[in-house]
Amino acid sequence: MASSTLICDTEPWKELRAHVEDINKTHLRDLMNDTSRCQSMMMEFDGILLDYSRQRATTGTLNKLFSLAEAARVKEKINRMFNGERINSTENRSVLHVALRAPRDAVINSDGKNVVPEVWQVLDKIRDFSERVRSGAWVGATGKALKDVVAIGIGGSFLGPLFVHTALQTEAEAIECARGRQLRFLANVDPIDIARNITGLNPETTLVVVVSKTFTTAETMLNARTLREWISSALGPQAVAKHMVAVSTNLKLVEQFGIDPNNAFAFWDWVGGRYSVCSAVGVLPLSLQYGFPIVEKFLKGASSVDQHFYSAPFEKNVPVLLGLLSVWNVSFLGYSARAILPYSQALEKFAPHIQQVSMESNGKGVSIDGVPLPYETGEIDFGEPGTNGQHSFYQLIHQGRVIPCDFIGVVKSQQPVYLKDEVVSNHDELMSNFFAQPDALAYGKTPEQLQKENVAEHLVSHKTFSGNRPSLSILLPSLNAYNIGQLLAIYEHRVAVQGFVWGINSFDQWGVELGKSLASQVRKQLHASRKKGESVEGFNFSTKTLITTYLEASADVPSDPSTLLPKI
Ligand SMILES: O=P(O)(O)OC[C@H]1O[C@H](O)[C@H](O)[C@@H](O)[C@@H]1O
Repeated sequence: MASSTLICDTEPWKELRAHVEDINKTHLRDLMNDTSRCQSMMMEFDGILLDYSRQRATTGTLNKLFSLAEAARVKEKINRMFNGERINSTENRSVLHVALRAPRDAVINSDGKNVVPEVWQVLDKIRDFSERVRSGAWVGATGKALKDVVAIGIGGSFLGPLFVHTALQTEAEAIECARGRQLRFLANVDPIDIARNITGLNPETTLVVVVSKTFTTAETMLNARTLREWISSALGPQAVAKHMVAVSTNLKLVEQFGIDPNNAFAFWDWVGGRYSVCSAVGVLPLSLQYGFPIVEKFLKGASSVDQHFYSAPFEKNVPVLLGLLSVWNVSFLGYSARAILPYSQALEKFAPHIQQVSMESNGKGVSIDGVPLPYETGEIDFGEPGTNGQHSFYQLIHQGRVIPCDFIGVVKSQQPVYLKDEVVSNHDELMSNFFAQPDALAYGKTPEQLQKENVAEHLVSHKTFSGNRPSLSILLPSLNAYNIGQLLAIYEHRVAVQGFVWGINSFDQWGVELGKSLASQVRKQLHASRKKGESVEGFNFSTKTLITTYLEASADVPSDPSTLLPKI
């Protein structure tokens, strides 16, 4: 396929389009009766069981999807990624988050240079620094050990680390390692987020980690200046050196901010923000909280999936299968959303993280060559842990729109609870729902079944479930640092596969720029109006009215205020 040919013009795409008609004649109720089909749609990798038999697909569909992958040159694109080629062409960058978790002796080149030693240099520095902080060898300005950490960052410099932290928080080994320590995340520029995050913290015992790939993100930098003020107003400006460290690719700006370059932890432009949790972005705050050895296990779990993704044949390749099935659901069956439903409260921040990984990567309107696409890419990802979601939005999933669901379950709970007189353990109760929901979606309930149950005639249509609603199930053996790494890498690579098929650049994010530049115009206006009383100009009627109303109603804000920090 010539690079400017769109995938929708290839034979495999057209064949899949035509194949939709065959699939529309099937119902999951019947497809699920075919045991050999179901058997072929289950696989195991490194302790993880993947069951995609409840997808609206046959083995024939899968074969057509493999042909589509071939037409899209997915294998070649995976190789180019692992070989450090500049596949993020609009930013002229390699995409090498896999190097962040590669074993020490691996060789992964970017521009002819093996990047793995550099990666391990930073990891070793993190191991050393986090051990010094955790042991109390590194102390704050007043000689006290730093037991609490506030990580400031947003987007990719926040969501991944928050997901991993939340997942580890209730894990037995991690709990032991984190005793007496706190890790908090300050992301939003909303001063309420500052108030929430400094409440109960003492600057004397707090370490602030400023996390920003660019070190220019407006929200992060204002929050960083605010916490710098919080520290220096309590302990004096010289305390900043002991209480603030940074993670960035822009070490020059880190130094200009006033953070000692020795306390800066680098990463590289070949790590995309939303793919950066395995760099110092995640590894530093998580190592401060849990110790490096636990975080190393997380990296190993991700690395295991990386090797599998790179080398397993597509028929037995978890991220590839998941990616192709998502393309099938979005581009052929027309399902524009995807629900991520972990049956584990520890994974409550997984869906928010994957929202960025997926939607920022694949929500594009043009091909990698800049050609407007006649088909839509990306999907609307959302999710909540089960069973909470069941009591919230599942109604729509069961009887309203069709939304392919990812059910993620865990065999061994991090926190088992048994009550002597209960029918099952608390985790079995949770998992009963995990096993039941996919069948409820697939099979539904027919009017005939309802009539047999003597349901009143006027309620039959209300109580009917059409079924035939696709889902897939991922069963993890447990939820330790290693498994969390595996899960992360599966989803990262799945998103890449989708982008490779759609022929887009999944690694840039130009769509976030316009809002930023318009906000800067508004910021200038707010400054000019508050400080010099200038009237609101240069906006459309609606925006002008909104800003003017806001300014008039908050005219009591002093035009030259002295520093005010949250009092909570
Ligand atoms: O890490 P930073 O440079 O501060 O960037 C934080 C975030 O900024 C933007 O919103 C980008 O779209 C995100 O991809 C990025 O993760």
